[in-house]
Amino acid sequence: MTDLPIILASSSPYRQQLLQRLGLPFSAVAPAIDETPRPEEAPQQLVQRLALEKAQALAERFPQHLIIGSDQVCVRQQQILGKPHTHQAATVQLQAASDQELYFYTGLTVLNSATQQSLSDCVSTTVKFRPLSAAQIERYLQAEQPYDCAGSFKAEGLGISLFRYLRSDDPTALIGLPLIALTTLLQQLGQRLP
Ligand SMILES: C[n+]1cn([C@@H]2O[C@H](COP(=O)(O)OP(=O)(O)OP(=O)(O)O)[C@@H](O)[C@H]2O)c2nc(N)[nH]c(=O)c21
Repeated sequence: MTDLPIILASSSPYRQQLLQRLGLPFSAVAPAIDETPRPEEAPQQLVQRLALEKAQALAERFPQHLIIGSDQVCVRQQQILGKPHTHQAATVQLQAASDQELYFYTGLTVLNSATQQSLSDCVSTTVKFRPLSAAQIERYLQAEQPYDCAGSFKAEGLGISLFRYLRSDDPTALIGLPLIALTTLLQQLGQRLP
């Protein structure tokens, strides 16, 4: 058993809310890394690399900790989409998603900064969107303002009304932090859960 203090290497309020569900004390610290994809990098590789880099970015500052990093991208027709940031970009993302299947990849790393041992995983989620009219997209964005969410929706909120179906091994992966995979990695690294 390690029982090292836990750091969530993330600025995402949604990842913080999800991690709270495991009932483990932790501190959230924003990592500063370059998130630019490499040429020819597959989305599954990209999100696992960035999850590891987010954790490694804090390893020197927190040398005796378990550090959790995560990253998510959305893929539509082989194109990687990130967070929209603006109303206009979110409108474009949802217009492009209308009546389409999109794939979300959520990478996860847990790094023991005392031993440098790290474990990673990637959880995929398929979302099929309903046909969305311009008026429906506008009403949805005004209501939920998901501008800091990859894909431009909040699946745990009104965003679910945009979907025809959702397929995943873990519903928390789409929201930003795959808690089933995280529980497995923490246990493999000897972390006791409540
Ligand atoms: C599909 N979706 C994506 N996100 C958020 O979209 C962001 C993906 O972007 P990111 O993986 O680059 O992380 P971010 O830069 O926000 O934080 P970091 O950990 O400091 O790097 C994450 O914050 C996810 O939580 C979502 N957040 C919510 N609440 N609900 C959703 O359905 C949802």
